Amino acid sequence: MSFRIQPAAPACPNRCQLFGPGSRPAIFEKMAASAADVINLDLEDSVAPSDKDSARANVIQAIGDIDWGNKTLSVRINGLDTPYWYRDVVDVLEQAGERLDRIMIPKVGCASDIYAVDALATAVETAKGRAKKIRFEVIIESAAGIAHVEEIAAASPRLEAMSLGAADFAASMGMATTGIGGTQENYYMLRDGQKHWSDPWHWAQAAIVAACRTHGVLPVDGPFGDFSDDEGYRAQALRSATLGMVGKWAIHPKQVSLANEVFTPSEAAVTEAREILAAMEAAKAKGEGATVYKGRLVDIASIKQAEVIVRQAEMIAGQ
Ligand SMILES: CC(=O)SCCNC(=O)CCNC(=O)[C@H](O)C(C)(C)COP(=O)(O)OP(=O)(O)OC[C@H]1O[C@@H](n2cnc3c(N)ncnc32)[C@H](O)[C@@H]1OP(=O)(O)O
Ligand SMILES: O=CC(=O)O
Ligand SMILES: [Mg+2]
Repeated sequence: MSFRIQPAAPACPNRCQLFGPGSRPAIFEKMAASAADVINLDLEDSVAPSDKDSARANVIQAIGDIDWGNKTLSVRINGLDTPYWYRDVVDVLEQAGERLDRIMIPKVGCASDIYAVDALATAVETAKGRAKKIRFEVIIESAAGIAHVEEIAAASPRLEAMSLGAADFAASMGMATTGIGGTQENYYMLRDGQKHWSDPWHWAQAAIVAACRTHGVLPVDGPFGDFSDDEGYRAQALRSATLGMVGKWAIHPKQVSLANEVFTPSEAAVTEAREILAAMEAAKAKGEGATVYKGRLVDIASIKQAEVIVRQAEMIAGQ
């Protein structure tokens, strides 16, 4: 282990982030009633340019009017390359109540992008005497974003979560696809005439997880566009969870239960993790650092692996 201890990510459930356009207030109550841990009210790409002002007003109103329960409530502002973002930050922080937890910054390309929003948010909070400091989440969805992912993860103590945005990421990278996430038909290896599909999102996800874990930020998988394909969503989410991500977006309410299922450790996984911890306690009592559990090696590293699962299960149970 480095001399520098790896910081813990925030201990808040983040299994599913349900999105909805700020221009569609009729669904806000349904979002609040969903089983998603995080609600993202969108001012960005699901809102037409002609609706930006009214969507912002809807969102400001809804933050105070709707009972969001114990969910994390987030507003996705417009990108820093647009004329909308500063008004998103200023109006939301000046006019919306303190129920809001996060601002999501899309299309971040470097740490200075976060610095700019941090400076503006800090000025508004101070001017308005807001007691609760707004937290940030970001989307890595450009070539620049992935190239600078580590400095972005380190950019602000406000930063709580980082998502991979597969749609804009694919566009920025020039990837030959219009699919949002999931298996890509042409990304395969051939062996003995058989196709074996590979995962084009894997490297970006792994880079995000490493940056996030280095700096105590929650790594999250972004959208899966084909909301008719439950098995495709589940497969993508399972790969993300295996890599260390803590949750995934839902762009339709039917994806919420799929995310919750995948990112909640199963009873069997928790039981096994607890048994490994017990086996290691027994080993330690005998002065051993390694032992055998169900015919396989477990050692001191296994304690840390098992603790990840137990901690996640306990955090979700205690929410
Ligand atoms: C690439 C990115 O940036 S992704 C993030 C930005 N994108 C978004 O935010 C899009 C979010 N999703 C949506 O806008 C919508 O779900 C759509 C457009 C995909 C589909 O909307 P619809 O055609 O209304 O879907 P559908 O008819 O299947 O809806 C079923 C029910 O769920 C409701 N619903 C639809 N979307 C949502 C949502 N995001 N949250 C909560 N409820 C919703 C509908 O109102 C409907 O309710 P009802 O049964 O009471 O009538
Ligand atoms: O914003 C999300 C994306 O996939 O793009
Ligand atoms: Mg995007």
